[in-house]
Amino acid sequence: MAEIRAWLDQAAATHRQAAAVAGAAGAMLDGHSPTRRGATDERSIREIAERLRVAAALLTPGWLGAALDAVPASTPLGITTQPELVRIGTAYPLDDASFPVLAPLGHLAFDGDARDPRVAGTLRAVLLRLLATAAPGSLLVRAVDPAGDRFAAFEPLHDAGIMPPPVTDRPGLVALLDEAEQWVRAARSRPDRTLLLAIAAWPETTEPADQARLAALAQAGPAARLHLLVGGWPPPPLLSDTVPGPLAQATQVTLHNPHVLIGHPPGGCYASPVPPGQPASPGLPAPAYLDEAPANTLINRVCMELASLAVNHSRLTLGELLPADGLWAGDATTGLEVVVGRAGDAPVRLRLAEITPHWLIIGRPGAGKTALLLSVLYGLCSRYCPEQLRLYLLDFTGRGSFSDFVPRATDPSYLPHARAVGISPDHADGVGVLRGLADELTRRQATAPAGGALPRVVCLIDDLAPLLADEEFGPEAGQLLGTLAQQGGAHGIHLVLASHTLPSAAITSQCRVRIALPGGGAALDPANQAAAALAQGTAVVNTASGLGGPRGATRAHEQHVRFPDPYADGVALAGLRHRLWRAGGGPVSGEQS
Ligand SMILES: Nc1ncnc2c1ncn2[C@@H]1O[C@H](COP(=O)(O)OP(=O)(O)OP(=O)(O)O)[C@@H](O)[C@H]1O
Repeated sequence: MAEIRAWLDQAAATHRQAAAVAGAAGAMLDGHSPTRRGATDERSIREIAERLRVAAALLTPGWLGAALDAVPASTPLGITTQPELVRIGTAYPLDDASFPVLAPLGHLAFDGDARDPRVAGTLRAVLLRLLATAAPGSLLVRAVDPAGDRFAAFEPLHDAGIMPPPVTDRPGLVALLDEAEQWVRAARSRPDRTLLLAIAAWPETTEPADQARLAALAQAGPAARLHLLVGGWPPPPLLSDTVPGPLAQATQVTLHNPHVLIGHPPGGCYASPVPPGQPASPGLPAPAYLDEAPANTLINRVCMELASLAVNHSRLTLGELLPADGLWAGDATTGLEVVVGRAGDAPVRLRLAEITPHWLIIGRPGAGKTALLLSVLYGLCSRYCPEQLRLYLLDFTGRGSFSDFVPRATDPSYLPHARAVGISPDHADGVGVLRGLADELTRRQATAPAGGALPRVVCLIDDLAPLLADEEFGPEAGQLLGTLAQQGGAHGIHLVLASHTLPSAAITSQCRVRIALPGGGAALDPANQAAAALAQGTAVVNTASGLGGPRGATRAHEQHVRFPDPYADGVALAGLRHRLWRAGGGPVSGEQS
């Protein structure tokens, strides 16, 4: 009994260290009557197990410790940014006495991998607990799963920027180790976010060097808010010549049949000191059973809610990107500049100027190309007056992307900067506008010095692919756009091209600014995977023609940005349009907008 008393004291001490709320548990255990100390009867064990249950409920509230087969639907999501403990199973000091087993974060290592359903189940349970507890935007998950389907129920998180699809092979594992090392190096720059790396099993060709990197990450991890859940640690001898030691700062779970042994938690010990020469206790002196996998329907429901919370949390409004110094305060002499979104909280500005004369935006249908074009368009028109900026808006989507910019019976406003607004996807008209721009280029080349004080011309095209695919007009459009791309920048003529496929090199080679939306990885160099698994409303903005960079290096030319959905606030958008219209001379006097 003295041993059980000792490990209870140790458990309480570990909890006290690990959790800010441990005072409650400590007080309860301290309140255990001294006259009962040393009691060996089962009643006392039951009583202590009951006290541990109460302590666990305090230390792991809500999703962190609830029985997952019976969590009330009202249990709130996203309550904290940094949980210290998570429930992993249940210990049975007696057949009919039990208490929850909590593991500190830390890391968690299982000596078997996720081929053992108990490991797969607990990994899913712990992932769900931590995801459901984390405040929106505070937890990112990366997973390795050679089988490919063990985290399938978490799929709603893929597009929400929380958890991309798990990697299944060694190159994927290596990329995640790179990312985790980068995370540790940059830890100080984001003290409020945590990265969780879950390894269900080692991919087949994993090398000992990869495992050595993981061991180093385990050492550095918790201080940098990196936590590891590792199935298959220590790795099987076949994978490694020298068997790696225990994973630093991890609670080690050893699989027996049918129970498991919970190793001593990092920095703590469940047993009283043993006299020299006697074997040290291997861990919690009670058989434990790991938590079973939560139902897929539960995981799915929670993940869908988390995805929508994340999208709402990171939602930007167009107003947040517009210039604060009033309408038309910009000077376009050396180029145009516009805020396209935010990276973290920092505004991301892009230029249409000599070094970055044209932009290319690629994204799958529905990725947000029109939304991004509209916020660029409103940004430009708010910053520069019509004397400095002329716009040509061409729309081949068939959905009237720019139809708000021409006067209608219900709304007579128009955009004072616009020289042409294509409202039907007429390819002949589109080519006509491009011919006009090519003529303008020729005139500028003949009469104006490069860069001069002529108004900047910006041609926005949404979506370029149908025009280029047109048998009759595509070739000429391609040739005109190629000329404008090659020569226009030096004469103040700029292209902002959105497409769902990559246009020809003649057009794209001059587009140094590449913006990849979801499904738009083609905007980047084939070796640059930065755009994999982008969430709606986010983009990778690259100002070096899509090139990546050395692995792990900070890429100053590439940023992950959030951009607004202008459709989300039609009233504000109409207000801004009318402001621009009024500033540009309309409505005619006496008319109200
Ligand atoms: N920043 C954003 N955040 C959240 N939702 C967005 C964002 N931008 C666009 N959306 C939504 O995504 C949907 C598609 O947007 P949009 O029409 O701009 O895509 P698209 O790429 O132009 O599509 P298509 O190729 O079909 O023309 C819209 O319902 C829009 O409201």
